[in-house]
Amino acid sequence: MKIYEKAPAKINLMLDVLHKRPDGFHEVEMVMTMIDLADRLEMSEQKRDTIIITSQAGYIPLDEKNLAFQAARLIKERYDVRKGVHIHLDKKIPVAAGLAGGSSDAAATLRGLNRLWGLNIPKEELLKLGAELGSDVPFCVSGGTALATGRGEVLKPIPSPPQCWVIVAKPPINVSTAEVYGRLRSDQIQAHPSAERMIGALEQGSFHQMCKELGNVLEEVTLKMHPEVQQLKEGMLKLGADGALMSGSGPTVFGLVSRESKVARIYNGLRGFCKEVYAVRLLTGNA
Ligand SMILES: C[C@](O)(CO)[C@H](O)COP(=O)(O)OP(=O)(O)OC[C@H]1O[C@@H](n2ccc(N)nc2=O)[C@H](O)[C@@H]1O
Ligand SMILES: Nc1ncnc2c1ncn2[C@@H]1O[C@H](COP(=O)(O)OP(=O)(O)OP(=O)(O)O)[C@@H](O)[C@H]1O
Repeated sequence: MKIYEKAPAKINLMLDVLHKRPDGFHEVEMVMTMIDLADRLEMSEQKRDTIIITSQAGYIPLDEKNLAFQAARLIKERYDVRKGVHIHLDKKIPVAAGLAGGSSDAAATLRGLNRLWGLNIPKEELLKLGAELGSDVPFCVSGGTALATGRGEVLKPIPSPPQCWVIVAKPPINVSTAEVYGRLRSDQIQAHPSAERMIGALEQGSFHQMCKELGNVLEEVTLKMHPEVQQLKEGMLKLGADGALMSGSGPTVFGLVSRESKVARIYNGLRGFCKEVYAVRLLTGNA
């Protein structure tokens, strides 16, 4: 048998850090949503009891470092599944971008193997398994739009953003999430974005207010290390995006655009200095 799962990218509409915890993780408040830029996973049963990962993308690990491999191993161990699986990853989400590509592949693997092997694992349990794999994985399991607290694994569903275009641009630099959190001085954050006000904007369905409430405290760390991310954000706004923000720990910057007529101009303008640019829709907005 063969099954397919879609693994969409996430963006953080706001990301605040409250403090560093004794376990080394940071207590966060994030508003997260999904965009229509997705990897596609094909999972097929194997005769031999092994996990095989393949991908058309030449630049991701295919061994136990791959988050889809880790998800498959976890579910096999926890539910004593003595069956093999071949997972093919058709990668479309830029890697190490701040878009949770690997986390979403892991979440799609949990959902997919639950179906392929007929395990009937309840969603709450899949969320817990996800949290063992990474802080972004539970949100990728649940999807939709959510307020994420704790280290990112405590989720509360909130209203979807009003539908709009999302221009996603990834500069050709690598950023380590651990390094960005490591460099953040959480007691010296100048301006905290407000989860409450962002949720208020979503409840009102106000695109304008949502753009005003965009904020990410990790920006000041990544922008200091990589000024080209700042330039990209400024370029996005100059070209006419209604709002722009770095996603997660970066380096990807996304711009929100309400008018379709502006999309081509912004896309083409950014392509001038950035190879990886995508114009997509929100996955969960009201059509
Ligand atoms: C930046 C975000 O992508 C925003 O959604 C997430 O907060 C990070 O999620 P992630 O990549 O799934 O993170 P993990 O794989 O769990 O952790 C990677 C590293 O980031 C740091 N980390 C992550 C999450 C968090 N709340 N506090 C942290 O300090 C830790 O040093 C950790 O070792
Ligand atoms: N399935 C996968 N797809 C992409 N990268 C993977 C995968 N599994 C493991 N990795 C490794 O994880 C690293 C981070 O990749 P990923 O695309 O998940 O980062 P990210 O978008 O910054 O994630 P996040 O936003 O959760 O921090 C890469 O350097 C890659 O080597």
